[in-house]
Amino acid sequence: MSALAVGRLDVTLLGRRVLGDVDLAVPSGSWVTLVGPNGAGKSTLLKAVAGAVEHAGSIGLDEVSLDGMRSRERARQVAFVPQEPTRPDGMNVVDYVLLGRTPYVPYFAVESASDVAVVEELLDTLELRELADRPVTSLSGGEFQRAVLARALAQQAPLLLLDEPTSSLDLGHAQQVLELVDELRVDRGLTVVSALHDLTTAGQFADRLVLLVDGEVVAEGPVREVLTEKLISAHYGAAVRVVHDADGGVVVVPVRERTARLTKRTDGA
Ligand SMILES: Nc1ncnc2c1ncn2[C@@H]1O[C@H](COP(=O)(O)OP(=O)(O)OP(=O)(O)O)[C@@H](O)[C@H]1O
Repeated sequence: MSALAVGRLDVTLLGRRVLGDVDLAVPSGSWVTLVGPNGAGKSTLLKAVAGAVEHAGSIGLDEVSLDGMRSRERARQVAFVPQEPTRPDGMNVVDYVLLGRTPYVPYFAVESASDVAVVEELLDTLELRELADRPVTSLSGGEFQRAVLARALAQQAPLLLLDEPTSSLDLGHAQQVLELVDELRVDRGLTVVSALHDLTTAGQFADRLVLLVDGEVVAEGPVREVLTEKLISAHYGAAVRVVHDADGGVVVVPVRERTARLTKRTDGA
């Protein structure tokens, strides 16, 4: 199990500060989800932890700086599912998932039988078996998203970063994928940091939520403390009702301001 500690993270892109002084503590084996409106900095934060964007501040895993690591070592520690992964031309699904084993393959060697076994298992788990020989460029959005997750899980890193991992998945596959991640978290002690737009889903799977707005953390804590009508309407400009169900879950329901709409229509008639 590995704990993530981000301290005073600052990112400036094209001369604009998009993350300012962000602190984030993710206990070992827990799941923290970043929420916030478009452009808040969720992806940038995940990319910084993955080592994909220049930043100031510290990023440590079990008190070891990730920034001090070589990329191969970092890839054994951190697996990242980006929001918009590229699809390599001419590569089939099995080879794409095998890329996740690259940090374990010695230089000038090929994948071992155990690397192949890890990939084979993931092809089954993520229902990719029948697509194994298909070029990744030919997959539907949801099929490719499952392949991207398989590639990340093949890395067997203790920290998993997921940027909108279910955006292209239907409801069933979305639940299945998030349940799988949660199972791995419980069984193997994975630490998970994700960014999700669907606030109800975010609340179902995370231990804690972090609300980012304009590159700063404006609220952080257990789901019930962050998913409030007040915070959501203030920072998303959205009209919602927050319902607490009997199991302790939080459901965020968008509502239309019906009275105003009806009045307008009547006026116009
Ligand atoms: N490569 C880049 N160059 C310049 N600005 C960028 C770059 N990448 C992101 N930004 C800007 O940084 C800010 C944060 O973007 P980011 O993608 O992290 O937000 P987000 O919270 O993930 O948004 P979304 O919910 O829309 O995916 C945005 O204003 C965005 O325009």
